[in-house]
Amino acid sequence: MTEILVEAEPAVAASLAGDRIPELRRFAHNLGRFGEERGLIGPLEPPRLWSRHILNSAIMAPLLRPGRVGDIGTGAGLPGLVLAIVRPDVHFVLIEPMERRVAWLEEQSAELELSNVTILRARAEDVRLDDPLDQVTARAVSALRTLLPLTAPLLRDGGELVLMKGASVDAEIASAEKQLRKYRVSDVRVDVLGEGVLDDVTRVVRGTVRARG
Ligand SMILES: C[S@@+](CC[C@H](N)C(=O)[O-])C[C@H]1O[C@@H](n2cnc3c(N)ncnc32)[C@H](O)[C@@H]1O
Repeated sequence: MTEILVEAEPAVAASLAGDRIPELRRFAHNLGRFGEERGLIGPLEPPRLWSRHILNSAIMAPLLRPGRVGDIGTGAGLPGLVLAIVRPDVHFVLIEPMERRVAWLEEQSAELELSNVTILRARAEDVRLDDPLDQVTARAVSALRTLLPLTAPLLRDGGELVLMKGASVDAEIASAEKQLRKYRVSDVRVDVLGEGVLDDVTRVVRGTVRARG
């Protein structure tokens, strides 16, 4: 089995996860050990799981406010389960349609004794919440213009999108102009996190969603 470099970047990990590092390491270990055979991650991922996936997800933690945060298409747990580990003060609703990924998320949240996680097996567009969310995250689910119909309707009036994106984020925002208007997303901006600290920066599109009048 490939070694998982959970000791890499210890100062960064400490600043992001504080006293939750043991739980974060345990999750990284489990994902590295079982992720490939369970079809959760590709064969190249275990050696770079910690620096490229876990810390790149954890770095979003300071953007979250105490309240209810949804993560769409959580898959193996990125970023939703990682954020649930490092932000026990926030309640997370993880929305994922694939049965084996949901089973993994349920097992991991039980093993890590996370009491701040609700897991919904569903496609985001089919979810109807009695209590809308304060913020919604997503990573590697789809381009912004198709991601907006999956995420914005789950937010309360004044709720915030916090969407992880790649280097083509500006082009994605430009081609989502119509959907940004349709879903009344204002104050759209990109935060670049982890510069000079992580191997790869994390780009996050943020925007506030107003209810339709
Ligand atoms: C490429 S994976 C990314 C998983 C994880 N977010 C990550 O960064 O590793 C995309 C995930 O989105 C989920 N997904 C696809 N369409 C979805 C939808 N309509 N609603 C919710 N999740 C969806 C898939 O099942 C899959 O787990």
